[in-house]
Amino acid sequence: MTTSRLPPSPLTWDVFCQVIDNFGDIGVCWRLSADLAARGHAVRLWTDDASALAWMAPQGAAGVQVLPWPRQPPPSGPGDVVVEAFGCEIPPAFQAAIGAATRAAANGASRAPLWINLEYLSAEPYVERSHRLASPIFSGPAAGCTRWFYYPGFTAGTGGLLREPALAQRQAGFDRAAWRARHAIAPGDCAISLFCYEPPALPALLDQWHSGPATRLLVTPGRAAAAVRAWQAGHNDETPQRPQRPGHPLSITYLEPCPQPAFDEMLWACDLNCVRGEDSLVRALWAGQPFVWHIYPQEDNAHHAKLQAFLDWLQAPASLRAMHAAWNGLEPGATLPLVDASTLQTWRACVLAARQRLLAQEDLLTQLLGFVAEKS
Ligand SMILES: Cc1cn([C@H]2C[C@H](O)[C@@H](COP(=O)(O)OP(=O)(O)O[C@H]3O[C@@H](C)[C@H](O)[C@@H](O)[C@H]3O)O2)c(=O)[nH]c1=O
Repeated sequence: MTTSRLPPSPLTWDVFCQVIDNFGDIGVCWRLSADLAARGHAVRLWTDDASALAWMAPQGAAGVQVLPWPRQPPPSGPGDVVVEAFGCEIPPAFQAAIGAATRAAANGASRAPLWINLEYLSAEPYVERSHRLASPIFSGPAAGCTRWFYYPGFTAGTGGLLREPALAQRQAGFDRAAWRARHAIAPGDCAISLFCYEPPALPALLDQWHSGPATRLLVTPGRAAAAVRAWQAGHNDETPQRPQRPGHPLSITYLEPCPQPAFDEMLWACDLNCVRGEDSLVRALWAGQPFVWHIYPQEDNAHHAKLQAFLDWLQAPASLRAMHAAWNGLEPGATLPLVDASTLQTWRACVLAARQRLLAQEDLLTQLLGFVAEKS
């Protein structure tokens, strides 16, 4: 593990988050902001859509101010560090204020804001090449400033993954048996969490579980719930409620949206986690339980290479690769492997080994603080 020189604390951070769709943009920005605040920094989280925080983070966090997308910078000017998440374009007046603060700092009286572009997570090779690159700005309101590209990732040459320092302690203190009892998961049942878009292989997998050993499916609200309901409705020879009958191999529970800490606990408690997007993938890795990733689909199928790169990094066994190919519809008609106890055991060993490799690296925020110290 490398050690980084930390900048003086506390710093003021402006984190910008535009919500494109789904919950990953605000989910990642919230985790970053809350972790910064927990480490003593002051955070202004500027977002065009804070609605999901009502259920994702109803508790808020001391030190994080959630603010609407700004037309103007605050009277005090930009913070010490400005983070543009996922290439969102910060408002021109704010950019101009960064430009003015940077010029003022040139005479040595103050410190120029450090401008970070926090990118999407990928295991592809371009990440190591692009991480920490400077992007000088030649025109517009922030001409003369520099943006720095910061790439999360899975290897030592990247910015790492978000992992708050308290996570290990929270996990160590987690009572898995009590959680499962509270959720009426019978001993010996296989508990599966489902957070996905519309995986092409979902109906086939539900059919498999429908006639397999006792399985408890915990379905998150929104697209996952709609996809499972569509499958239930398609079982015309049975009443839609039949899978929920006591004693039936497959029992389905539809969940309410829950705060991030409770979402994490669900991943720790289940025997298989179906996750999606970016943030829940990272949390599934920290959970150390078998998981299947529904990658965010891109129009030009750019997600295919992204998924393969991730599976390569994961050192996924053949059955887990086959599962991902079918789940994500990479190959039409791909056969779904049998997801039984022995398959899950193989997947668990793979995930635990990957988790161990990741734990040997510094987390994203520790690395980012080191970067800020280096550039300040
Ligand atoms: C279902 C549920 C989710 N969550 C949180 C966990 C995560 O922080 C967040 C979900 O984010 P993700 O896992 O990233 O999946 P997502 O599909 O919602 O988000 C995606 O959005 C796209 C726009 C991005 O391009 C993708 O990369 C990805 O981030 O919601 C809860 O806190 N409680 C819940 O009940």
